[in-house]
Amino acid sequence: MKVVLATKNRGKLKEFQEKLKEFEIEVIPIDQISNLEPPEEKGITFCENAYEKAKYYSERIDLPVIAEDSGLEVEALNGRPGIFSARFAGEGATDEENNKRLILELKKLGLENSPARYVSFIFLYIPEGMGLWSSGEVKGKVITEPRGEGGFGYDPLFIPEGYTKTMAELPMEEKNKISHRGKAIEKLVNLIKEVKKW
Ligand SMILES: O=c1nc[nH]c2c1ncn2[C@H]1C[C@H](O)[C@@H](COP(=O)(O)OP(=O)(O)OP(=O)(O)O)O1
Ligand SMILES: [Mg+2]
Repeated sequence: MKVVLATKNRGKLKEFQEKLKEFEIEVIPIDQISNLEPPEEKGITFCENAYEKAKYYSERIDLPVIAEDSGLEVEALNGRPGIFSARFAGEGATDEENNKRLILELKKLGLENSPARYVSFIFLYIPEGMGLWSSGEVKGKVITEPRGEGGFGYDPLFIPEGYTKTMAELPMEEKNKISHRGKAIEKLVNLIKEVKKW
């Protein structure tokens, strides 16, 4: 089975490819199929953004499309950056700029860490069919001293519960076992299997 993934994020793409390989699903990146500009993420929830991204591409290329919207919710920041994680330091911000902003916001509050969680919502949009969605989360804490070279985004600042290493210090295989995205992907695969039984 092959499925198109609508993302411009290389880190996400690699994690989807690696995880879905376990289930013999091949992931084709959207930019191999179309050079459409990504839609604006205007939703107020992860779920809405994932749905809108998947629908946007699926309707235009007439194939089933998976999209994901994810982010980091930090307790000390009342759940921010949340759906704004990718643009925390402004539109088009790099991971490094977003990480700096997070460190600054925590330091402004006099904190060196805070409980936090990563959230992932995935939507599989099927033209003229039913859609499927799943979600996952991983709890942990964020710190103000980045560590590690792996992963992407806020991973150098995120320590999963029960670990001493940051997400960026874990091999991708291990991150995929415990991460918000890994869990959401597993749930989606189970839903696909259910539908295929009909
Ligand atoms: O496992 C993760 N490890 C580190 N950081 C993460 C992770 N998962 C989400 N994040 C952060 C990165 C980005 O700042 C935002 C996602 O934003 P989100 O809009 O879903 O993705 P994106 O704009 O990078 O790519 P796209 O929309 O094309 O899929 O949350
Ligand atoms: Mg995005």
